[in-house]
Amino acid sequence: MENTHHGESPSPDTPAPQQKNGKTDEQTIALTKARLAIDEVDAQIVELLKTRAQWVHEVGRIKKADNSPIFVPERETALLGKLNRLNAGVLPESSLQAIYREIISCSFFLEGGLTIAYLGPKGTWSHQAALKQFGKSCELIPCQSFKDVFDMVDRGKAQYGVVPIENSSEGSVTAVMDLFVTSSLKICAQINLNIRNSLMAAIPREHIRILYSHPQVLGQTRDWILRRYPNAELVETSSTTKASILAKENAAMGAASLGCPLAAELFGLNILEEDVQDQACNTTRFAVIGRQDTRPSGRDRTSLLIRIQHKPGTLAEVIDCFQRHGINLIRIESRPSKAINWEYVFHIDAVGHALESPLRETLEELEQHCSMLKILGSYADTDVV
Ligand SMILES: O=C(O)C(=O)C[C@]1(C(=O)O)C=C[C@@H](O)C=C1
Repeated sequence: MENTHHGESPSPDTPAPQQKNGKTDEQTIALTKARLAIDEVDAQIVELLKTRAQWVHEVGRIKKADNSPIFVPERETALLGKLNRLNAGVLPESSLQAIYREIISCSFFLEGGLTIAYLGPKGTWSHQAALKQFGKSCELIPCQSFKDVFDMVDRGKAQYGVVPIENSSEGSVTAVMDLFVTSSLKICAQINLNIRNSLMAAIPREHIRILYSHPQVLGQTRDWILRRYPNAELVETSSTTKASILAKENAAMGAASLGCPLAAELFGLNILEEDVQDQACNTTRFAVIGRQDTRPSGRDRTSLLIRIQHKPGTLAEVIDCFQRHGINLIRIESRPSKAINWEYVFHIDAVGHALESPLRETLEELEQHCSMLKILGSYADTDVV
């Protein structure tokens, strides 16, 4: 150190001697000390992570013996809940969760690895949701359609798939809901993702004539489009990433895209405006689909698919069944059965786990009123940030 100042603080009227980097000797010493302490803590963290990895290996070995799944959502819900309580709000909850998501992602790798299918290409909101749930140590496979995501899991090419079910402003993703009618796959977990769409283009905003996006995002930004680009041609694409590819290719025609800002980086576009969605807390609920049943977490939701007879009062009997058992219905939607014209199936989400009272008894009773009752899955209804 060049400066000869030792120990005592300078009096208020004597300016503290400054070093070249703009810090006093005391500040430099304090900074060095703090960084040494951080180094020490980091060394301990790595040692603890190594010990954790040994235990994860052990868990993996036990699971392999009875062929039980690597991904155990209910255990993760319990673990993350416990960590939040230990943290007591000191670290931002979302930061702690993101750190642990990557630690758990590393566990998947240590236990043999996971393959996850999602609607691609890279850079879609489904890609973001898959990363949020499964982290960077899993193999993520982009698919061309929601049907392909279901097929990949069905054929065992991926252990899990990530598909959007509903958006807080646009409602259900009907193409996905309809796939559940014929599929035997289960909903094992849900992912809530805050959807913050951006306007992206390779041209200045005043040259924009065409807006590309997925129909869901065009719906989420409807009012914004009417205000800002009332005369633009709106073109629907199979994904938001495809929209950004087309915005780049057709820049000379005045093309821009709406969607996940990650696409701008991937395809050389500029982000012209952020947060263009009409609803500030625009959120999409994604489902993790797979073959396993998830055990109760204490805060569960159950998704059901029912078909009822065309008789007066049948739907009222179904609703009454939930009411008598004191079960809160979160969502009820009808969709064409696609088997017979004007016949419908109902998608119902209820609070509780199918294996636990009072939902267990409700479902037993409900069977008498339905010509078909399919439990799509019981899973933690946590709003993981
Ligand atoms: O407890 C398990 O079953 C594990 O495999 C460990 C672990 C973890 O890293 O904590 C990893 C994956 C599971 O989804 C849940 C927890």
